[in-house]
Order: sequence, then C-alpha cells, then structure tokens
Amino acid sequence: MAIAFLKGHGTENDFVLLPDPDGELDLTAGRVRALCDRQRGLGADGVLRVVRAKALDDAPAGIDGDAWFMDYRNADGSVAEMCGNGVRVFARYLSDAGLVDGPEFPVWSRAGVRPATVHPDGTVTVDMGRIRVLGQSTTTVNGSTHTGLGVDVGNPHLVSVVDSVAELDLTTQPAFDHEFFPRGVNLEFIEVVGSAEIRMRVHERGVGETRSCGTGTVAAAVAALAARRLTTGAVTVHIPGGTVTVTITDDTSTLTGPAVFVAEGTLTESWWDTYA
Ligand SMILES: N[C@@H](CCC[C@H](N)C(=O)O)C(=O)O
Repeated sequence: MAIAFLKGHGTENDFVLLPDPDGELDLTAGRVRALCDRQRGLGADGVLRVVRAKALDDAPAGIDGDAWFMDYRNADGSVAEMCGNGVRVFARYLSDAGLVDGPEFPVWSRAGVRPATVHPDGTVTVDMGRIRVLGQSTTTVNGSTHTGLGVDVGNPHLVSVVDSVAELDLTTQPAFDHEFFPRGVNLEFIEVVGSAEIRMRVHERGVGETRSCGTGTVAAAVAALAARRLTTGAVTVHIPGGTVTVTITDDTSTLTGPAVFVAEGTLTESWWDTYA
C-alpha cells in the first residue's frame, strides 16, 4: 500500500500530514516517533492524521460521521488534544485538496470542534474556543523559578513572563508541578515588547523546544492581557518561527497565521513496515 504524506508547517512548527480518510493506517506510537525523527524519518514536531470521524474508534459523541478529524500526535508518539499551528495546516490541506465546500468549515479535534477560515492569501484563522484560566503554578528553568499562569486551550499550558526570552536555555525539560499538571504541560515564556505585542519561546509537552506553538500563543495572549489586568483584546505574538495574531473575547479566541506546504510524496512500504 502506497502511503501518501505531505510535509508542512505553521510558523515553523512542522508536521507530517497523513491523509487517511477511511482510517486504514496503523499509526503506532513507534511509527509516529520514526516519522518525526530528523535522521531516520521525515522529521517533524508532530503528525496530523486526516481522518473521517466515522473511521475513529473514539470519535467524540454526537459528531457527524463525515466530519474531518485532526488526529494529532506529538513527536514522542503521545496523543494531544489540540494543536493550533497544526489545525491551520490541516485546514489548508482540506481546502487545497477540495475536501470541503468553501473557505469556512469545521475541523474536529479531541478538544472539540474548531471552525476554520482559509483566506485567499493562504493564511488561516481558527476559532480556538473559550479559554479556561487554571490559576498560578511554577516552573524552574536554568535554576530560576518562575510563577506563571496556567491556561487550558483544550490542552494545558503554563505561561511565565520573563525579562528576556533570548536568555533561556530550553534544551532540557524545565521542572513543573506534576500535581497541578498531571497530564504534563506546554511551557511558554513571554517577554512584553509593546502594549499588545509579545515575544514567546516554548517547550512543548511531548516534543521539546519548538519554533512555535499555536495553542501556546493563545495561552500567552491570555497571560499578557492578564498582566495588564485585561481579559479581552488582540495580541501580536512573535515566535522564533514567525508571527501570529490572537484575539481573546469574552466568549472565544481566534488565532490567525500562515499554513505552508513544503513537499508531498509517498513513504516506502519497507520503511513503514520497519517501524510496526
Ligand atoms: N504545537 C502545537 C501543540 C501540540 C500539542 C502539544 N505539544 C501538547 O502536547 O499539548 C500547537 O501549535 O498548538
């Protein structure tokens, strides 16, 4: 069986996308790790499997069987609820491949439905849903402990404000409170550069430091606004891989940014079989 793939990224948070509408692929954790490996595989921060809801064993209750579901996996093979950069790339794929009618359509994830709009220039806006503030917790990086704001964007985040993001060494896992975040956490560090503008770096759960994290930018915007005693507003977020814009309202949040395809091809069967 020829296994098709595309390689893409959203602000350099990169993904292998596997079109699998009927759920035929046996996407084991080992295969995800191999696909994401930058030496023995294609290399990526995560895998996006494009599958119809009716082909899933664990489809969310009440979902239309024909709905498109983003089955997201981290580079370490773990499953995550949501991916903000991934959902833009996923939406752009559905649109470019003619699998949806028109530029506005729903994408499902384990965190629920995320309505997407693909713009004529190829950028994508996603309604990221209502954000839940979890309270304060701490993280320790390079021997310094920071108190941050826990934010649930469908997946868990802890956002800490620091003087300079350039100084951080995120090559190893920063410490965090496992009782507060029993399922692990994505750790964002932000530096305020303007009244509605921040710089961010991130250490992602299940990946390590990445050049961007879309759900992380939404969490970061919430924390930046909270630091100004605001609960709503628009924030421009600069990450090492580019720039996105986030708006937070009383009811929901939106994320706008690029979605780029780099390559498409097929995996060799012998390679796929090696990692069963
Ligand atoms: N890169 C993603 C987030 C991917 C999931 C995350 N590592 C987790 O485990 O929650 C994004 O763009 O949001």
